[in-house]
Amino acid sequence: MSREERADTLEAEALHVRAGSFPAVRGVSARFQAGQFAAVIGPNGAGKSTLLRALLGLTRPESGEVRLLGRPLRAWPRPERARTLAYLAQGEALPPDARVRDVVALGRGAGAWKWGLIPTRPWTQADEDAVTGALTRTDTLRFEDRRVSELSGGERQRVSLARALATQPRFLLLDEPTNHLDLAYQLDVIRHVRCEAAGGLGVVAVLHDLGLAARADRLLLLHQGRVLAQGTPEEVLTPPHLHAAYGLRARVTRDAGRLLVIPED
Ligand SMILES: Nc1ncnc2c1ncn2[C@@H]1O[C@H](COP(=O)(O)OP(=O)(O)OP(=O)(O)O)[C@@H](O)[C@H]1O
Repeated sequence: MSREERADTLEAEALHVRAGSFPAVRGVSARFQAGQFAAVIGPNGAGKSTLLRALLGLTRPESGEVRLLGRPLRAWPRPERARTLAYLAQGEALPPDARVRDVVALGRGAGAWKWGLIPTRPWTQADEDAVTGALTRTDTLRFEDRRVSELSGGERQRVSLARALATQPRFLLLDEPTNHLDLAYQLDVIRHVRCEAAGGLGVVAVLHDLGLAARADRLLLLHQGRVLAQGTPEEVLTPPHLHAAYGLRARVTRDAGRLLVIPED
């Protein structure tokens, strides 16, 4: 891989990460590419969230390294890192009384000074445009004046996505972004992140639903903290892999070009 290509990657190399005292990630090497939608899958406790937190720099690895755009993550100044890597945490709680546009503006640091999170800085037209762009792309502009408490769970998730996109990151990491959403909203989230990846963003999402994960460009299958398989959905979602990871007998088939995983009782 050339230096130029490597500059568009988020990489884990021989990563070992503890969650508390538990060795949750054990020697994971993976490369995520800008412009691709990657899903991290695996059974409960496989180490997915721990890996995501290490990729974000929220957890320090015991050994191994995370490299963002070819540079070790620990060498990045924190503000620059926060602008390059955006995170949508599992079950993100939004301030209920805040208006949608103000929540999305948090992605640009607006209001964060109130809580002493970052020093204040002048608000610019570029900030305003980034907020409007993120609202537009997530279909939330039409209710930008509504309060968070007036939104459905699916609408709130889109606002969280807009907040993350307003940062204009190179990579967006999402932890179970479709949790607690109905089927239509699950597909809606996936459609939006696919579209962002097609526009050049690197997307890494922890997903439990294998049907949704099959819509990703690349999959990373974890099992007991290790990589069991990685590659295209066709390469990863095979009956032997599913049996090894989930202890599940399943048929994998195609319908209208889509990969379907059908568990057998
Ligand atoms: N603070 C902690 N102390 C001890 N063990 C922990 C801690 N946090 C996580 N673990 C363990 O580390 C392992 C990996 O956890 P992690 O949350 O990364 O898995 P996951 O694949 O995201 O799981 P899930 O799909 O259930 O969310 C699990 O066995 C979990 O019990």
